[in-house]
Amino acid sequence: MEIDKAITGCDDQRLQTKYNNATYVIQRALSLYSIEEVAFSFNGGKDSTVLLHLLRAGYFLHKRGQINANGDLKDFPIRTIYFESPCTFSEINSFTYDTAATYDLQIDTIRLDFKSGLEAFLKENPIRAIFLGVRIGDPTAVGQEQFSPSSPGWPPFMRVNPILDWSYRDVWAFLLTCKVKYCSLYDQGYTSIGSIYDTVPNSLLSISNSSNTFKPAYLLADGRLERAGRVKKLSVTSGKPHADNNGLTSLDLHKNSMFTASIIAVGDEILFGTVEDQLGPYLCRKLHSIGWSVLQLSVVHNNVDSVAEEVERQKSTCDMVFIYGGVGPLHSDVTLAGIAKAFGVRLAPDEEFEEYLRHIIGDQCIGDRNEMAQLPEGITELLHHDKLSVPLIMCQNIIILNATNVLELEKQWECLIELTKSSDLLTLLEPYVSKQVTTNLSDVEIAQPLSKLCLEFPDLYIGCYRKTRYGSVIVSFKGKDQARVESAIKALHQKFEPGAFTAMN
Ligand SMILES: Cc1cc2nc3c(=O)[nH]c(=O)nc-3n(C[C@H](O)[C@H](O)[C@H](O)COP(=O)(O)O)c2cc1C
Ligand SMILES: Nc1ncnc2c1ncn2[C@@H]1O[C@H](COP(=O)(O)OP(=O)(O)OP(=O)(O)O)[C@@H](O)[C@H]1O
Ligand SMILES: [Mg+2]
Repeated sequence: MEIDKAITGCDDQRLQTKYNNATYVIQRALSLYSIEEVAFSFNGGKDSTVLLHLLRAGYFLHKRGQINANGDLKDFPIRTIYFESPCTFSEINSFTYDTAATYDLQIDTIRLDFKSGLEAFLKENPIRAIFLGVRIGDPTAVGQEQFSPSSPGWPPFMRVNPILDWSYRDVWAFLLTCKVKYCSLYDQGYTSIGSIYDTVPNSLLSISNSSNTFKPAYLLADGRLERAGRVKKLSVTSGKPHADNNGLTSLDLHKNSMFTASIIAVGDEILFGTVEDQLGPYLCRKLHSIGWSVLQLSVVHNNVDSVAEEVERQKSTCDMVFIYGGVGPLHSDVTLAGIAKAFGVRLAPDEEFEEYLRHIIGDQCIGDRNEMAQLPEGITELLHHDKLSVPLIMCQNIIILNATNVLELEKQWECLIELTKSSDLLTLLEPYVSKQVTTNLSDVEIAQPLSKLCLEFPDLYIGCYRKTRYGSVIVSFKGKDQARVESAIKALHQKFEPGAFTAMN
């Protein structure tokens, strides 16, 4: 069988391991379900093309011994379903049908949406499991395993994902090693293909001196950017609005916007009082300096559930959550596990991160797997910066900082800000204007006029604090508009005898 020969004969050990695992999953599925009970969801995309050939190989291995002497597998008895839509690229459509003809696929074309189409198809056919070319990193892969029952509300069947753990690089290594045909759009710079309305060639592959010539998809160096050719829907859900086409910068667009962050420190020692948290206050100052509001700074125990509960609460109320402490290989380093739990995903080895760690810790890790390289699956992005020996980890809107002191944090913060300039990671807002005045009047004397002042200036933050119980009171004013801050201070002066308040800064 040519696929099996190509892979077993190549010298790419990683690809061989991926191939062995995927064909193993396929063979297990073929042992669990009869051939009439399985279907292959094929759409002519690169991932489903990989899966087609893996299914051919897996079926061959499953049936080995019963095959004719030369080992050629003419038959591909797995029922194939294709959801055809008027929004499909014509190249994808013709590749799908040409491939079906080449490999004798029994193809059923469904012209309904996925859910209704599957409901109708499963009524007519005794299907119990469907093979899909879903990979970790696909938006729909979150929470899925190699065998995942269909979701509630969907007809019941098992989703079988043999290439769930394959990277972009693995997909291309397989297609090129096996020398199989793939859709021509991938040679024109398309790296992931959706509908004609939401897919363009990946600009990272554009050839610099030509506006519409692109390099082939297999040359994309960073597979995490394979969906960069998908047209983005404007959304601000993760605190990352996109710059618009008129060249407006984030700052122009978000001068008056409000972005909120929360900070979570993970550390039993802080809660025991053994160490004092200095990173939280530092982050508050830094976030404030870029015009963000910090809604909460909390400290939790080094315990998976404590981290998970806090992350779950904060991730939906804030634009960005910063978390530090509990990152590393020790028993108490549970931050990543807590984040994974909050998102309902598992921790899985991340090869790219492992490579960075290997540079730093060399072969010191015990066993064949570096536990520190296990990251929340499907939701993780690595934030690279030349000045950082290990990239920062971002899981959706959670940024994990591994700094252990203010100096290290300072460096990581600077890198985040530099990254922001090229990628809209954190939106830089108009900074806050802050003024403080002090008085020797008593709390009782100033309480009522100050309450009134707050009502008159609802757009400002007006707060009071004192450094000693009986000394002077400090009143602080914060806002984004200098003139408003000045007016509020003037209004305060007018409510009291001249000289009752003195400016501090
Ligand atoms: C065979 C098949 C089975 C699917 N099963 C599920 C499912 O169980 N749960 C679910 O939420 N989506 C399911 N989907 C839908 C996909 O997860 C996802 O919504 C779809 O691929 C996204 O396509 P879009 O980007 O064109 O919207 C299924 C899709 C196919 C083709
Ligand atoms: N229209 C469709 N018909 C049948 N199966 C589909 C369809 N769309 C998606 N699928 C299934 O979902 C899987 C994941 O789709 P996805 O678009 O991520 O991958 P792909 O199309 O194979 O490759 P690419 O990422 O390059 O578009 C496919 O491999 C296929 O199994
Ligand atoms: Mg696709």
